[in-house]
Amino acid sequence: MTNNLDELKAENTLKNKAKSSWLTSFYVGMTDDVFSEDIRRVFIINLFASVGVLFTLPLGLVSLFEGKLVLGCFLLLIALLYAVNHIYLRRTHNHALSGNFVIYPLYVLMIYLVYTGGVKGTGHVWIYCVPAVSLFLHGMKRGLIELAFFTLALIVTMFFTNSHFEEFGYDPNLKSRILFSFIVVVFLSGIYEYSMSRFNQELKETSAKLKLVAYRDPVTELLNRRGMLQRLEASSYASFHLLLADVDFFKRINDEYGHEVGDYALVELANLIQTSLPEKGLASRWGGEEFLIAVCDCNESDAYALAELIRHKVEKHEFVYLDHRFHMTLSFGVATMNELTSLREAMTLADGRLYHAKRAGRNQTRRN
Ligand SMILES: Nc1nc2c(ncn2[C@@H]2O[C@H](COP(=O)(O)OP(=O)(O)OP(=O)(O)O)[C@@H](O)[C@H]2O)c(=O)[nH]1
Repeated sequence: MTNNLDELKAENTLKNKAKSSWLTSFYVGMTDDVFSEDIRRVFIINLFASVGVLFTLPLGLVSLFEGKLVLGCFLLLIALLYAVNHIYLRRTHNHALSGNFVIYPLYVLMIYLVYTGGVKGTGHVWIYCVPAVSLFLHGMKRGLIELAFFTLALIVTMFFTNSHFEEFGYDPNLKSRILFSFIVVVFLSGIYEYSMSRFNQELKETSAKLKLVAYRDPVTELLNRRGMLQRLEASSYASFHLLLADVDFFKRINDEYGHEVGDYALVELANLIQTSLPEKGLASRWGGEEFLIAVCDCNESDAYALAELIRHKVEKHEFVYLDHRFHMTLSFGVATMNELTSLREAMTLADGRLYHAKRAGRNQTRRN
């Protein structure tokens, strides 16, 4: 049992080390569930903002150097906004507002670039990054609505204003080509975003199913040993009590009535335990006919009293399966995990006390 605890701890330490620091930086530390839409958005906002700074900062400096004061200041302002945005996101995790800080200045910058022509008339070449970012950040519905408005703004800017676009001597057909190719990119980005979100949804469902299989016992539906250890190790409580229960002479039930009846008895026991737990109690199937219960926010006497309550409840309960009627009893070992006793030590103590309860005649609770 203690070996298992060590193995699990070692596995967790390795996993934590494997998380690369740059990835954690883009996820702003929220890496628990990488399939969550929120986490995906945080990641994309950070990635986009970083790439944005890398482009707008040098382009802004070049523009200033070439004497394009407004464009240069605009680009530098956006670089600053994106950098501040990362800090804001890191502190608040508010990706909804942060996403707006990324996308709305981007819309304005793109329309401005198309209107002025940007550096040497190349401003329009940047508009193709808009659809992907918009759909990523705001999803299919809102993203497409915003893109429709952006396309409208693009049409108005190119065809109905005195934009500087004409000054660069382009072919008159270029404007309509820009518009059509932009719509094609919107269409392709929409398909990509749709398939990505479906894939992500399926991945989420599969992950939830796998977690259920990995952390739950299929017979009793209680947490299994791995699930219980994970919960205990993740718990913020500095102290809790462990109640380790083992069914007395369980082998006889299997031998006398068959394995199916044995399974039924385990499910019935799990229900009796589960319905006796206080609000913050956790029950698990620790092994074959062993159950581990953890309770907190109570003293040692309360934990002992709970073990005794469950023991009496089980003792009095009549197990009925088809025409089989029988009784069962439990033996308990109780120990406390606190600042002085680690989880591993408390488990060893509970295990030893359970062993003494068995040796002393079974159907009893030992706390020392
Ligand atoms: N039906 C069923 N039996 C199980 C399951 N897991 C373990 N067992 C049985 O549990 C029994 C445990 O037997 P032992 O370890 O000898 O313990 P015991 O008969 O309860 O005796 P004590 O613990 O000494 O009181 C074995 O017969 C296992 O086959 C299960 O999932 N279903």
